[in-house]
Amino acid sequence: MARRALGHATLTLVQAVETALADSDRCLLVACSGGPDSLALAQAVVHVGRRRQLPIAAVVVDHGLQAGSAEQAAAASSSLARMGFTQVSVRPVEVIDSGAGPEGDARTARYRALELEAGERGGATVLLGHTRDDQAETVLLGLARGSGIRSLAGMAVRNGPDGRWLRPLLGIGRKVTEQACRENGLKPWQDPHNLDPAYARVRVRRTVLPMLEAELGPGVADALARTAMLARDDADLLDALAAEADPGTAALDCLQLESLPPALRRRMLARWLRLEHGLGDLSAGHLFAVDALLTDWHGQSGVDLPGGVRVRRANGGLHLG
Ligand SMILES: Nc1ncnc2c1ncn2[C@@H]1O[C@H](COP(=O)(O)OP(=O)(O)OP(=O)(O)O)[C@@H](O)[C@H]1O
Repeated sequence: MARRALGHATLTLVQAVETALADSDRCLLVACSGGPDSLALAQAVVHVGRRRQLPIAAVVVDHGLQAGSAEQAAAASSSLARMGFTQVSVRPVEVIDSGAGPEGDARTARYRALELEAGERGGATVLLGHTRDDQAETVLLGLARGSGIRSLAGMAVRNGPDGRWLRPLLGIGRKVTEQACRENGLKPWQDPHNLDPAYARVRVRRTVLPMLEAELGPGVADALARTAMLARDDADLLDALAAEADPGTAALDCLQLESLPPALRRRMLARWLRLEHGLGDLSAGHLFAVDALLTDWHGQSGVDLPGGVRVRRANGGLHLG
């Protein structure tokens, strides 16, 4: 199809994909749920693949969590085939309960399946359909968690092995993906989970963000997405400084840590706990308790952390046991 024949919204998506891809010449693998965002993304990828003469493929993950999920995955697969994808895989996955909640467990299973699919396609670039609205929701949820600027940083446009996970639509609103679906006669699937107020993200999407837009004026989602970008840069810099200051020893020197600014000190503590004991998901409360062994030391015996790990202060150092 000639480029000038594209609708305005479709063209916007095509340009976003082109920009995010830069000069990549890998196979383009679209992760498609059948929802409006990833369906519109898939349509844009068809055009980009044609223009760049790159192989394209799509993968639909069937989480098997709802009745009819296999039929829904098959319907998404048919839509993709009609769009021009000759390579479409449906990957059923087993969602294992890790205690992290059904959304998180489904995400873990999905990303593992996408990684496998990308590997089988020679290290394809994986394109995900997260939009600016998803990013704004992520920032608000991170803000409510109160765990610092990393949780405000939202999702990165590019991450994963060799930067092969791509979210080209992070700067684009959901209205545009919906419009692109209409322009191309696509019939997206509406995930019933996206309407279920049991999920915090759904409440943010359907109640909190519209209220903020109504009370503070339009552009809140845009501002939140910009906040994510700025927070990401700041968090990356602070993490790099903490990595540079890391002595790489099994114990940490209390005097040295006490002299550091709190932002750096707490990052060094988090890094040490992660690298020494694999404690990657510490709550802010746990981190503050360990920090208090430095800033509010009055002989407390130590701090107990998940996994039976204990941090003690002894002989001028912090030790893990
Ligand atoms: N079952 C799935 N199979 C393949 N990819 C998926 C699946 N679910 C989500 N994804 C990918 O992750 C992205 C984000 O999914 P999520 O469900 O969080 O957002 P969404 O805004 O509802 O997206 P969509 O409108 O595409 O469903 C999707 O756009 C898609 O790229």
